[in-house]
Amino acid sequence: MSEASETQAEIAIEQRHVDLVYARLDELRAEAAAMRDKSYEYGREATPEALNERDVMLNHANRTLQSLNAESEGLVFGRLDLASGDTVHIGRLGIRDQRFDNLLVDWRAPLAAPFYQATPEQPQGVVRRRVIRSSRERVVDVSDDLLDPDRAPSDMRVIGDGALMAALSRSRGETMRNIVATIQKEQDEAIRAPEGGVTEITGGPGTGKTAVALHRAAYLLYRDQRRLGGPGVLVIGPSPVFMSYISRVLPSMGEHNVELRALGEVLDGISTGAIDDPRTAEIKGSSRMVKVLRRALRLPPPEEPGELRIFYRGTVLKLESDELARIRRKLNNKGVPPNKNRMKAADALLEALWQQASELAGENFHPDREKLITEIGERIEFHRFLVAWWPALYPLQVLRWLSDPARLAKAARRLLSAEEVDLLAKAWTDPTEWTVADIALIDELRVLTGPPPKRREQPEPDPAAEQPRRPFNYDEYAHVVVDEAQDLSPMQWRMVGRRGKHASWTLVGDPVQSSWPDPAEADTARDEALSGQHAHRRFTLRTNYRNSAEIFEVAAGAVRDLVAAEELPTAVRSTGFEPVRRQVPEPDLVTATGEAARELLEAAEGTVGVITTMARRDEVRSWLSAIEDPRLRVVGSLDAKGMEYDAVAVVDPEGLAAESSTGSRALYVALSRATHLLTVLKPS
Ligand SMILES: Nc1ncnc2c1ncn2[C@@H]1O[C@H](COP(=O)(O)OP(=O)(O)OP(=O)(O)O)[C@@H](O)[C@H]1O
Repeated sequence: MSEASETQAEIAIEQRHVDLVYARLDELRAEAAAMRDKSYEYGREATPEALNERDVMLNHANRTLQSLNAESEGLVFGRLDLASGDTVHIGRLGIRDQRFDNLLVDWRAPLAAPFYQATPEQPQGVVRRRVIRSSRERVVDVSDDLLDPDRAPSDMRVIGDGALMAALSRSRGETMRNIVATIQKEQDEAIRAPEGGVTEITGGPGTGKTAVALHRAAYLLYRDQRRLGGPGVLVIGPSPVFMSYISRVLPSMGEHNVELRALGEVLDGISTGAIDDPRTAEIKGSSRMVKVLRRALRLPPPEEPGELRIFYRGTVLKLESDELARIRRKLNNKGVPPNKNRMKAADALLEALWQQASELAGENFHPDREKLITEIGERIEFHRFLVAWWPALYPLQVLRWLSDPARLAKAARRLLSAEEVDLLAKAWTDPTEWTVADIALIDELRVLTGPPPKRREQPEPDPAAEQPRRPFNYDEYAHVVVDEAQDLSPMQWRMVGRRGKHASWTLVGDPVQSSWPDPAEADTARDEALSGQHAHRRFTLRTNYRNSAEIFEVAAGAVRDLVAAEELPTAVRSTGFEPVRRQVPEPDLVTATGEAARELLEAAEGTVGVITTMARRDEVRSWLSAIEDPRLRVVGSLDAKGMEYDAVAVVDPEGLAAESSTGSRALYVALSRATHLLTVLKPS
């Protein structure tokens, strides 16, 4: 038999099994839909027990339908032929036939572990491992590894030469795909690590950290749906563009109970992708800001009334600014969040008025403490004063007040330099534009101010409207995954730490790609955020699956002087396409960028990224506005974090490094985004 017809014969064998799986899937869908319909009938009997039973049934039916309806592409993707003579098919779900025998084993089940763990040195009872590639419900290819030739039956056919290389050579689409069919052993160990405590996964660009983190989330949910499913899993990533890029991976595996949020979207009710210039971001992210904000809350409000005058039973009672300042200091010293201290503020003012009244008592004036406090405390003028003197504080407004350099300088005394104060005050003058770095400060203020009183004009929730899945600013997640963890500022660690006070954690990152200038400061903040965690396990991924060896050689050149060789991964795939480097006179950069983008769009099947400095991003976008190809993306260096494109043009590499506070590390990130083709345009 020729090689081609051997492959066809094996494809036909797999197709028969895949057909069985899909037929059974249809039956299971029909059963789940019938269960859902039946649960509605239960609900009609409106007794509490019936309603409870209905909810349980409905929930179960909906969950089953949701997982059965996950994208059907690649439902069956693997097969193990065991030394015992048994075969096991592996897929994105577990499916049993009517006799309860396994038709398909979920990739996360212990029975599937050898699919990822077995090697020729330790075959774990596996003779042949097969990856099955399908297009919709049709098997199009199989690819085998023979792990234990000595125990293979003489008629066993071994097809193809490696599913991983085939998967890596394929062009990339708009969004990241799941990698269940080709997870590698070192990745699988991190995915299946125990849940508790902190699991830290490090590795260079393209080593699959993001893919591993997402597959780990799916694995943990599968293993402990009850513990993790309710409070949920939170995945934090660098930018909205990145979150959208990874958004399909978990749903494609049938997992919907995971919340993806970029760092600018962690807080409910406010979301931003805007980024500060590096210097400002550095100040906003520094842990010095905790003290600055604490002090800012102790300052009187900008429109503070200078004195309190009350006419009481023919006598004028007056608290002057010194006395008011003393009362404020005393209240502040209690360390209670100001919004929780409003009653105490009223009491302290009334007490001071009483003190004065008692000193003024004489023949015609006999004040009584209880009466004075009740009477004045009920007066509208007293309330007006209180609202102006000790107003309810809202984080956005507190931050906006700090756009006054004099006010900010007071809060920042001996903490920030005059230049830093100027930069921050300027950054906060625009009343509409909040940045990603501000979100962590707003969250800090949310905690420091305490909850403001509910505004009366707040509309009642509409009972007919779909209720949000979680309460406002929910922070009781059971597991938190932080991607690109090396980039979190100390203030961001504090914000993220609040989201997982009782959670277990998966942190993925690469210190070499860090864009935070003071890693020691960020590490301290991280350790504090995770201080309740005991177990700490580390995994290092060493193989770069994204870049061709030719591209990674150029990328690694950017940081070779800065880091030890063992901190850089090994790229396994060679394509023969050398990166192109062009020196371009600055005036010709517009034309050269257009040319490079067109060439790459022509040569690459998938996406093309043009990566430049944050400062030039809009300018370069305008240069390329005439190109209408939807595969083209123009991004600044920070937006490129975590992203991947088939082909990349890096425009102005030196400018890109110079702009970032971490210099050539930022360039290393940009140069390591391409899978197939790279062009570098250097203005001269
Ligand atoms: N085992 C695998 N099989 C197939 N593709 C893989 C595998 N591991 C990683 N990849 C692919 O390699 C690319 C890089 O993976 P990923 O983005 O997760 O890397 P990363 O370590 O997070 O990179 P970076 O640090 O640069 O953001 C992705 O396209 C991913 O699908």
